[in-house]
Amino acid sequence: MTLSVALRHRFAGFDVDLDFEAPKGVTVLFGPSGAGKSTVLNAVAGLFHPEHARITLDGTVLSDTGRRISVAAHRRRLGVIFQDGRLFPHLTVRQNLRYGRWFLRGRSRPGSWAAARRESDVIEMLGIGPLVGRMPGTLSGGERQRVAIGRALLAEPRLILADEPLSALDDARKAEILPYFERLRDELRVPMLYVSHSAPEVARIATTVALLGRGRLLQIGPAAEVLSAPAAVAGAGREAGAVISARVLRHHADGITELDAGGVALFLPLVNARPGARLRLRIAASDVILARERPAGLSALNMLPGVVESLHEDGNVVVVRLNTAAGALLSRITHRSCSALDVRPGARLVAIAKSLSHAPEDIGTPFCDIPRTA
Ligand SMILES: Nc1ncnc2c1ncn2[C@@H]1O[C@H](COP(=O)(O)OP(=O)(O)OP(=O)(O)O)[C@@H](O)[C@H]1O
Repeated sequence: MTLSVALRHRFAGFDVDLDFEAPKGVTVLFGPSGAGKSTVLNAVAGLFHPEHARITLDGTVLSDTGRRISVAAHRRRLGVIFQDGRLFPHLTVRQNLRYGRWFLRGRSRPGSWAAARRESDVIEMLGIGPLVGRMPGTLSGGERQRVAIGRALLAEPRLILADEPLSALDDARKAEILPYFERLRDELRVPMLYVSHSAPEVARIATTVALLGRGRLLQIGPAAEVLSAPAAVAGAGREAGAVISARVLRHHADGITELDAGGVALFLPLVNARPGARLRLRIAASDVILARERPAGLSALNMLPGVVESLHEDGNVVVVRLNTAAGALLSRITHRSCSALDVRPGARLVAIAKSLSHAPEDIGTPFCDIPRTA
């Protein structure tokens, strides 16, 4: 799947002018409020018609203002998931699930064997069997969002568009729904364009990050590259953090898992993954402190020596970008610490990570019972 987007539009006081290509996997449109993320997503969905647009999916034209082509939204074969679920309130969950399929031609029309099979698979995957007879008004926010994912999937989309699908949910519901998006990415391999302004969410879900600011594309690339870039740091504010890749080495008897990240040993409370599995680690900038030398007698287990690459002012604090063997890390420190440590580009320092969060990186990584070594 390659989605190619080029659009230009002038609103009163704001204009969008950008083009990018989204490769397969999940491409997250990331950036602060008002950057233009929803505008791009709505243009791809066919719900917004920019003055100039050329949007193609695998070479098929969806919009081309130069040739006066604009495929109707319901004929684009896209599954759209909005922040608030947007289920039809007068239809049951099952009728909502089937709604997207009415636009499909051929064997997958409701009633066919293939459609029934597909429907039961999707219902099972999302755990919404007990909900099918209910009306949307009686569902919780998390349940509504799972039904919205199911409806999008059953439309057999060529691409799923998700516009901040978790932002209306509390943290517990977010944690419940995010793994379903990871399953779409890893097991079903449905390509997605996903809008978010939450850095931790992007760190978990994104294959590619397109960083937007004031209607422009600032940067596009793999999550690890873009999330620690200066423009992302500025956009993410307090949530800024880096993503690095690590491999599970072994599980120790005291409940600690040892990882290898570019030759650096990292230690986490027991991770439910087999030795050899690759993990994606997010290290929030506010959880990293800096030292001139590797300190002794410290409870933190994870220390990564590196060289300062750059410094970025962020209000009252400074975000330091450090190159380590494991990848780029960010640290959020005060101006006072910055001068006390004499932090400047080229300085050799040790980053101490107070906490790390992790998610599987490999497609289909088995999370299972794990042998521990003494
Ligand atoms: N129909 C419209 N008329 C006028 N201005 C608009 C319209 N739609 C969007 N805009 C403006 O375009 C800018 C980008 O809006 P958009 O919703 O795409 O941003 P966003 O990055 O998705 O923001 P958020 O994270 O807050 O949803 C905003 O300044 C918005 O006011």
